[in-house]
Amino acid sequence: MGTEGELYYWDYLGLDALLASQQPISGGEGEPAHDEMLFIIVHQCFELWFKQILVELDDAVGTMHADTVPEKEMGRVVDRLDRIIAIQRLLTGQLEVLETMTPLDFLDFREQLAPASGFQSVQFRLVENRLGLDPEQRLTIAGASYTDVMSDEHRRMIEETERAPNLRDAIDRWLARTPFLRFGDFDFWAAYREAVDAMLERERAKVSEHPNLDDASRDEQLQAVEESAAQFETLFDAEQYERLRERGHRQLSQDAFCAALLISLYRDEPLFQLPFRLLTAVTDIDEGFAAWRYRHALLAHRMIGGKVGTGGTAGHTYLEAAARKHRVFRDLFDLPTFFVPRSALPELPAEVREQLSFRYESAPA
Ligand code: HEM
Ligand SMILES: N[C@@H](CC(=O)c1ccccc1NC=O)C(=O)O
Repeated sequence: MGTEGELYYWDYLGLDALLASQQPISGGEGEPAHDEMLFIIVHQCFELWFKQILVELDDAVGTMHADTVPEKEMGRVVDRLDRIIAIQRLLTGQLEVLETMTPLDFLDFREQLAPASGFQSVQFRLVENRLGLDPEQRLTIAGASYTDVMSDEHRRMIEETERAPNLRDAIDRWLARTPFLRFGDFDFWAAYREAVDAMLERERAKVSEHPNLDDASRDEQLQAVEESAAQFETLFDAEQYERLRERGHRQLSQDAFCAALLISLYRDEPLFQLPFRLLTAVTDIDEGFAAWRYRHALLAHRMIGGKVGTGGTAGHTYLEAAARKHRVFRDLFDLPTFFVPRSALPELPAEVREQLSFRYESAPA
């Protein structure tokens, strides 16, 4: 304690507890393995940042999950998400510090860690669930649930967040409410479809006329164009879209997906600018976690080679599969499949453009 009654740095930050919380287990009565302190501290930093990510996510979900989201609050939601993105960069960069430990030095204490593993990180699971990772999309290890390795209390906590509001659902509902999905008299989707058909026709012609393609490559590329065309059909056809969704190829509802497409295509319109930033932020977050997962899989590979993990998974091959599969906003990455160049976009009807502009712009001087 510094001067009586005044706030003291050490106490304010709870450093008694924080700095007494690094307890190496290696070495028995003797010296612990030198690198175990680094191993503990790096993990603790991760957990602290996971805590901060949860604070930001809870706030963002709280706002976005409401039945109406006042435009005024959207900027703050984007700020929260941008903060998460900054933290994610830090987390991925932080793995470098741990990589100054060599695999042989890790083995000085690794065997004593089992069966503990990052697989048991409760906060990491809370982040995944708060973001909206679909429980049905999760990889299972020998048929077991990812919560089987947790204490009863932690399992309950995690399973609760599977049912609680999450960012993906909240954004789905918010997108599906976009007022401009239907344009009154103007059949936007028919006009858009014409632009798409024209674009596909250009792509077919480009492949057919390409001077440097052999027959096999040409067939392959034409096939790819036809696959794009088939994907467009799913966009316009509710039943086909639903089937894609059931097979796990889409997560957003059809209305939400179309709204995201509209916002992305017409993002220059003033009223779409903030929604577009929100979509960009959640895309960044999904990419940030995927990048962390791949980076962590590489770290695990170089540290333990082909060994199985202390948490009971296959090790780096499990982590790579999780990086591929455990995605929350994959739909947003698929959106550009459906983009046409600005020059080919249907013009919005004047009254819609008017509604999408800021009031002071259209007010007389
Ligand atoms: C020497 C460094 C590390 C190695 C060798 C390593 C290895 C592994 C392995 C093999 C797994 C799969 C589960 C298992 O069977 O154990 C795993 C999971 C995990 N690790 Fe690490 N890890 C390391 C560092 C870290 C750090 C610094 C964090 C930060 C918190 C972390 C967080 C996680 C998480 C969250 C999982 C679960 C991933 C998922 O299920 O998608 N790991 N780790
Ligand atoms: N799962 C790692 C061990 C490990 O890295 C770890 C062990 C205990 C607590 C956290 C860990 N970090 C990430 O999994 C391994 O199999 O080597």
